[in-house]
Amino acid sequence: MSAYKEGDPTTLNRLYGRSQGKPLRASQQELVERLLPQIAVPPEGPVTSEALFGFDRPLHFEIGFGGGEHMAERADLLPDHGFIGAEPFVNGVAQALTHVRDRTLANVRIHHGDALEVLRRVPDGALTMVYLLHPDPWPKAKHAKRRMMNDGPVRMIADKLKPGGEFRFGTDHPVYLRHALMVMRRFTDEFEWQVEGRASWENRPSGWPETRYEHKARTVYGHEVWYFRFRRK
Ligand SMILES: C[S@@+](CC[C@H](N)C(=O)[O-])C[C@H]1O[C@@H](n2cnc3c(N)ncnc32)[C@H](O)[C@@H]1O
Repeated sequence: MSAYKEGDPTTLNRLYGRSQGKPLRASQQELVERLLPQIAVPPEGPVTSEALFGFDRPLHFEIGFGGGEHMAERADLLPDHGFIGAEPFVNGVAQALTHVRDRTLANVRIHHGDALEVLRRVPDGALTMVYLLHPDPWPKAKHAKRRMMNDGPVRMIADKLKPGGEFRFGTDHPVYLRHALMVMRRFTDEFEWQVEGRASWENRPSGWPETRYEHKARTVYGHEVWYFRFRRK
């Protein structure tokens, strides 16, 4: 199903945010020109494990991987699983490519662009895990519809996850936190929050590598970070 519904303010229908920062260094530019085409998600067709990796394996999808350190760490931990990451910010893509090269990861595919473009091409029930870590907060109420955590994208995530699959969400932003929990309360038929008291959202679960954004939130800004795991029913 499509994440976007005409006239529905709770869905995303275009990409927001920046796609380029500082000019890439020559070595990064080379990775974007040479390595990215080799591991890019094909521009068309169903996004399946067979199409991407040649055989059936559990599929993970990271929305907005930033510098790609979480995706790379997870892919390294689970070499028999396939990882798809989407990120429109080319500097982040270049950093992720550096991790893929340095760790010789054969199980990562990258989409340089909007995650929802690729997610909608994944067959329903095909994903084992979806990660949404520190999405852009868009804290002003008038920008709430730009948040990734909204009914349209969450509906799509629910459709793409297999029963027993997991949706991981992390944020350090109190406005986004409240908004996200409100959205997730509309999806109690689809998701079961994996929670056993405060420790569940206050402590980073094992197997959840720290992202660069998260590290900065804690160490530079002194923010609390909240972690959520939702199991697909
Ligand atoms: C605050 S950063 C967090 C990055 C990373 N997840 C981390 O925790 O370090 C949010 C990221 O989401 C990306 N983003 C925004 N809209 C997106 C979209 N539609 N699809 C994929 N990524 C998106 C941004 O480019 C940015 O890199």
